[in-house]
Amino acid sequence: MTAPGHGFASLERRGLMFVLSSPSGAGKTTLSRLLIERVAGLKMSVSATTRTKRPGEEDGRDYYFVDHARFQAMTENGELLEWANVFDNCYGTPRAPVEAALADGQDVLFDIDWQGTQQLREKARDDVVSVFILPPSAADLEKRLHTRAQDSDEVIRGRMSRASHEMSHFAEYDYIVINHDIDEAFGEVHSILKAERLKRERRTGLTAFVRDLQKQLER
Ligand SMILES: Nc1nc2c(ncn2[C@@H]2O[C@H](COP(=O)(O)OP(=O)(O)O)[C@@H](O)[C@H]2O)c(=O)[nH]1
Ligand SMILES: Nc1ncnc2c1ncn2[C@@H]1O[C@H](COP(=O)(O)OP(=O)(O)O)[C@@H](O)[C@H]1O
Repeated sequence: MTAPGHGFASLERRGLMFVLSSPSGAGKTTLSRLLIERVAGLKMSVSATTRTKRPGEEDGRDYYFVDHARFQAMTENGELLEWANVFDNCYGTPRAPVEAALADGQDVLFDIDWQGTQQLREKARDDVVSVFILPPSAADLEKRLHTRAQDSDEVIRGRMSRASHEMSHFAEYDYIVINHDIDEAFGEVHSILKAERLKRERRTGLTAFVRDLQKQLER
């Protein structure tokens, strides 16, 4: 596979699965959007979910909104790479688009929870790079959930009480980013991606490239 748009143009590289997780409201959707807008060679994995659509969300862009029967059929037919129950709803990653993107030399970005991250890691440890996003404070987290203004007070209370449990999984992640200032947090997440893309083990074209350099030098 060749991942275009970064590193040395002709060098083959294995695509990676870049995972962002966080307690609800810490900023992973915002960071994911910025990454997709600004970084070449990165494709968003759009999840399927049984939760109801929020104002402003679009089917096929933010999620595939499906009913429970369709979701169950997807799990039974092996259509999902991983799936989990979060806030009493089902969420899962459709397998085919991820496999197609990786085969096409793209990296894939996932906004999934710790349960999904564990499942991806079990399937493809070497190809998963995981980042956990933390809010700067509990007060900021609550403020962000309210300013997003897309959930009822009751749902927000539920998300806050889940946040502590979600955060207990931070140590299972490769990197931790604290989202205080969004530009700074974006810079950090982007740096992680850039460095991971340069990892020797992923750059499958290196042996041939170095051999060619050596040949030129020995001439
Ligand atoms: N395991 C898994 N988790 C997902 C998937 N899609 C979304 N999630 C997680 O489900 C949780 C709830 O997502 P959502 O209802 O959009 O609320 P958000 O936390 O405000 O983004 C978040 O932690 C997401 O990362 C998926 O395909 N698989
Ligand atoms: N660094 C930040 N400073 C202030 N507000 C932020 C920051 N990052 C995200 N937000 C806002 O917080 C709310 C929740 O962010 P979002 O990306 O939807 O979180 P998540 O996907 O983790 O639930 C949104 O209204 C977003 O605009």
